[in-house]
Order: sequence, then structure tokens, then C-alpha cells
Amino acid sequence: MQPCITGWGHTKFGALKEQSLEDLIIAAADEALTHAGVAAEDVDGIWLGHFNSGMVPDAFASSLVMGLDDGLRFTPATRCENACASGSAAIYNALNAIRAGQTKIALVIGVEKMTDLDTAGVTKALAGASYQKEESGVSFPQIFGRIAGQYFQRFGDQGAALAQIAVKNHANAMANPLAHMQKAVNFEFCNAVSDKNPMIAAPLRMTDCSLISDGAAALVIVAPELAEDFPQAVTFRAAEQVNDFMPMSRRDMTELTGPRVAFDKAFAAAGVGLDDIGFAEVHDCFTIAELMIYEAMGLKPKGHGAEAVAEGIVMKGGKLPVNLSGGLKAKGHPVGATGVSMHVMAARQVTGNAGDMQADRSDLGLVFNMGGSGVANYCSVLEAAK
Ligand SMILES: CC(=O)SCCNC(=O)CCNC(=O)[C@H](O)C(C)(C)COP(=O)(O)OP(=O)(O)OC[C@H]1O[C@@H](n2cnc3c(N)ncnc32)[C@H](O)[C@@H]1OP(=O)(O)O
Repeated sequence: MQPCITGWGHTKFGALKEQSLEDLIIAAADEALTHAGVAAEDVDGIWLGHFNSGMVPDAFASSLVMGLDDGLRFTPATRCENACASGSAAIYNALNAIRAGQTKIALVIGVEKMTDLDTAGVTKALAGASYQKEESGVSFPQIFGRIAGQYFQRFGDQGAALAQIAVKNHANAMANPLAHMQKAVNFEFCNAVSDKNPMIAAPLRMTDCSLISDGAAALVIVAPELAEDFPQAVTFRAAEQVNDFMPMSRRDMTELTGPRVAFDKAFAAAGVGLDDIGFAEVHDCFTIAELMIYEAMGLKPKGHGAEAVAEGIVMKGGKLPVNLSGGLKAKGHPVGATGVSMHVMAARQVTGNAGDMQADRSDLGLVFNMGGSGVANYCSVLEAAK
């Protein structure tokens, strides 16, 4: 058996002006420890997923959690950064320490505080995660705008499909009280450029972009032999990381190749196929990314991702609902928190604790978190162990 998630915590995502980085870290960690029933002194390793890049003062952010409880004093704490996949980087480092026998009870937190800066400031900070030698000065909306442009050129205009993805994820977020934006939007609004839905980076409109959010999420992950001591346990049937070349010039940007390899490896490690999966939480930093992820996971062949939405497959109640939480699009995307948040949402699903978000078939869940334009790719398959 693999390491198990035995507790989770999740702040509301949003523009949380009153809460500092430390407040967010402590709130999520406290909830996760309480949920697992773990005393602070029993935690023997802490990992913090945090991107930052100057969005708020950030040195030693991993040690801020010690403000929660004196019992955390002297516990090794480490920050992990892998762009928008920093949260999953923290989880996978905890898994490795547990597998190595060095850690029995790990506390993993993902956090980001973005809204202290204005949009221009956040855009600049995020752009630090692109390949500076060739992509310097290019924002993430522009990077994914270029990807969408190349995809449209090769496979035809997908604007309507992207609008449908936005509508779906906003509708799903209505069932998630922790979501940043709980506002239903209709297809006509998302599919047209207007004052309220401007073009951000052609062909991507505002409704094709994820949100700039604050928030934190946390997990308690324990060694397999301890799982039976906990009321709930969620095991990692697979946890695969795949990094691809950073320069976009070295990759075919009409497909997400690194993500495809990560999905293939995860399915092989879990001994399952896509048909066995009941739901997926995936990295919809832009709607074009979600569409191309349908292809990377093997739901539709290359160039046919739009059919997954048109046929209702990825809708709530469909064969493989995608982003029942509202995704990065509407739940929000506090970048360092995102990977941990996805695993929290999936753990709640497989244990039947997802409330109004609950999937019809939730025995096996898929999580895909991505840093950069398909550069750092983390794919997990989660299953309730008890
Ligand atoms: C691999 C990766 O993960 S890369 C992804 C990294 N993340 C990003 O790049 C973030 C992308 N998103 C953005 O940059 C911003 O949200 C933008 C540029 C799309 C919009 O920012 P701004 O133009 O500053 O919008 P602003 O904050 O002024 O909000 C204006 C209105 O639009 C709404 N809004 C803002 N962003 C979005 C969005 N992404 N989707 C839908 N509505 C939005 C606001 O709620 C507000 O609505 P209101 O007038 O009813 O109050």
C-alpha cells in the first residue's frame, strides 16, 4: 500500500484582504490536523508549496506554520516551488520522505497570497516562471493565447468549446462554498467579446482565464502502516511527475506532450484505464488548457477535445465529470495552493464528503496539476483505502 491522506483543510479562496500569508497557512494546517486527529508534536515533516516570486514578502514561509502550535517547533519544514505546480511538488516530496521511511506523519500545505498586488504586478510575478531566454516579457495569458492560436490554426476555431468549458466550471463552482467566484455565466456571455468580457490575450477572453486568488489548502499524509488508525484514509494508487523542456520552441505546442506522458505513467502505475476513473480535477489555468488536457488524458484524440464538452462527457452527470469543484477557472487559482486544493477536493470525493459537488461515481479520482505550459506535470490517482 502507498502513503495515505488522512486529513484535509481548505480556506475559502478569494480576495482575502484581511488574511495574511501566515493566517492562511495556519488556518488550513489547523483544519487538516484537527480533521485527521493528529497532535502537532506527532508531525515529523512539513512541506509548503508556495510560488510567490515577490507577490508578498516570502522568506522562510515554510516556518510560518510553527506559529500554529508549539508542538511543531523543531520539526523539519521545507518550501517547494515548481511554478503553478508548487502544491503538488510539496505533496510528492512528502510522499518520497514517507516512502523512504524517514517520515511517518507529514503535514503538507499549499498557499498563495496574490491580491496584495494589482493585476499588472501579479502578471509580472507569474511571468517569472516562463523561459526567460526566449519568452521574457510574455505573460501567462499571452503564452496560453499563443498555444490557443496555434491549436486553432491547426484544428479550427474552438472559441465556442472554450466558452462551454468556462460555463461548465462556473456552474460547478456554484456547488462549492469554498470557491472564489460563485457566479453562473451563460454561453452567450462567454462566447462574445464585450466590455465585461474583454479579449485578454487573443483568442482568450477574460472568461477563458483563471482567477487571481488568495487561499491555502492542507493535507495530513501518513505512512501506509498507520492508515488503519485513522477514521478515513485515501491512498495514492499513482503519483507520477514528468518534467518537459521549458522552451516552447522545443515542443509541439498543439499538444500537451509532458502531461500526456504523466497521464500514461499514472494509469500504468495505478493499473487502471481512463474508463475506470469516476471524476477528474485538472489544471484549467486557461480554458484551452482544459480542452487540451482532455486529449492528453486520452478522452479524445488530438484535435477532438471539443467533442468531450459537446457530448456532455465532462459535465456533471457525464461519464467523466471534470472540475466539479469549479476548477482554477471559478474555484480560483492561488498558484501555490492549487495542487494541494485539487488533492483535497479529490480526497473529499473518494470518501463521499464532497457535499453538493459529489460525483455519481467517485471510487477512483484523477488529479492533474501543471506548472508552466505543460512543463512540470503531476498526475495522481486517488482511491479511498477504507
Ligand atoms: C500554468 C498556470 O497555471 S498559468 C496561470 C497563472 N494565472 C494567471 O495567469 C491569471 C490569469 N488571470 C488574470 O490575469 C486576470 O484574472 C485577468 C487579466 C483575466 C482579469 O484581470 P482584471 O482585468 O484586472 O480584472 P479585474 O480584477 O479588474 O475584474 C474585473 C471584473 O472581472 C471579473 N473577473 C476578473 N478575472 C476574471 C476571470 N479570470 N474570469 C471571470 N471573471 C473575472 C471580476 O470579478 C470583476 O467583476 P465585477 O466587475 O463584476 O466585479
